[in-house]
Amino acid sequence: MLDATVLIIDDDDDILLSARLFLKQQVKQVITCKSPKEINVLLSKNEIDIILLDMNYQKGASDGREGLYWLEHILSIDKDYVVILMTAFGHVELAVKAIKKGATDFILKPWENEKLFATISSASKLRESTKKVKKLEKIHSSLQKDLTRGFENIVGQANEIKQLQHTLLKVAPTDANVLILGENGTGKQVFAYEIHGNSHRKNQVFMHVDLGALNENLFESELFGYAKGAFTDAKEDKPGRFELADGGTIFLDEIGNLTLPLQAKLLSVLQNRTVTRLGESKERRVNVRLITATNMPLNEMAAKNTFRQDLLFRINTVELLLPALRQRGTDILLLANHFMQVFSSKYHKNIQKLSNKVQEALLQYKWPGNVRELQHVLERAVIMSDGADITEDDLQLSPQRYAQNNTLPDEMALEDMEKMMVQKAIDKHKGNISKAAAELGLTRAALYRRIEKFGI
Ligand SMILES: Nc1ncnc2c1ncn2[C@@H]1O[C@H](COP(=O)(O)OP(=O)(O)OP(=O)(O)O)[C@@H](O)[C@H]1O
Repeated sequence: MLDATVLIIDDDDDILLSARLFLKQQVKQVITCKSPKEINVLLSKNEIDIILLDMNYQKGASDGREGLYWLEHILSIDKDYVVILMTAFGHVELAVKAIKKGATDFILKPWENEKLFATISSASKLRESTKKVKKLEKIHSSLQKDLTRGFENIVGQANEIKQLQHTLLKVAPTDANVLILGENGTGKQVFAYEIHGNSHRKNQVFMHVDLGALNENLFESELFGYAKGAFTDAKEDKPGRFELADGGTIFLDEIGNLTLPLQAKLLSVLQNRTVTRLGESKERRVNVRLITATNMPLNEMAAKNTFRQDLLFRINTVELLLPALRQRGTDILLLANHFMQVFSSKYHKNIQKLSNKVQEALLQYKWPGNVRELQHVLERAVIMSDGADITEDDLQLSPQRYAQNNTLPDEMALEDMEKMMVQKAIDKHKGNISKAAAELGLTRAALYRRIEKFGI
């Protein structure tokens, strides 16, 4: 039995009766009615899946005009209704016209029950998949909203930021490849999203891929996908991130971290605009807008041959260099006020302002972690604050923190310096203990001992 509700509209009682008797055994529910004028009420009261609609109602009419009128009416209520027209033999031209107007199928009267069932059954499958697609579209759009909710608008009035925003608005609609350079936490992802949001792809996917997190093994399967059986764990076919981003924007973050062999693989995809899933030979076309970002000096790396010059040419049609926060003057205060408001409302506090001393401290600090660090500092300060102001104590900017930009105060203790060096090396290598240890000239075990000792 089909899980569908069928509405039959025909002015002939005999037809209604025989259709009802037959379909009652085949589908979940059958509703019949003699006049199409009842359509509005019936559609609003019942969840109808399939409508069987006669073409003629007035006595003697045979041109099917009424049927076409009601067909259009039903589809104007919801274009996804599945309408099957019933027409007499010899009126096939009329049926073709109806299909052009959006009917799903037609059936000739008098029908054979088998033929009617086959028509209803394929209509029901169509209806189910339309419903599924609608549901998925809803999920997709709400996920999309959730994803975008996390993104901030670009806050900033400094000349460099205004200039960057100006360039961004020019570049965004063009589909040009954009490379965003800047220290950690300067807002590269925010800018990438803003480009997407101002492009004609804004209602499509924005796919963020952290290349730094993909090792050699994962790179191809994540980015290009794989076919079932391509490797032991490949239990089913899986599209890669490029395919999933088709029609939208792909944002490849930390591109400077790619090894030379992986750079070659990426370059070939960008050149051909096709991907081949692991374990397959079929080339699949992908239409994506490419944005890349890194905190590494790609131009210098290209000069030293650690980054492919040809790949750099591909990705840097337009280059945006985001200034460090310490170079943005009073934007520091603008951003601090912005985060103060965001977190005051998040933590249900009524914090009005940053005291003068706090403003001074914020302007003096060097912000090695840039906007991300400022955001964290303000979040913690809002949580710690007891009154209507944020005080210097709430900020918890320790002397070592002031010193992080290589300006060491004379009175700094040896132990503090050691802690700072360890922290810097770990930050620089994004928590990669082996690399941090190598830079400090320590063994991994010795570095772990220090991490424990300093509570890092
Ligand atoms: N101009 C800005 N206005 C408002 N918020 C910002 C701005 N720039 C950055 N942020 C916020 O700061 C945080 C860090 O930004 P983002 O993740 O874009 O930096 P990033 O340069 O991509 O960092 P990383 O190099 O570590 O990946 C985010 O929470 C972001 O919302």
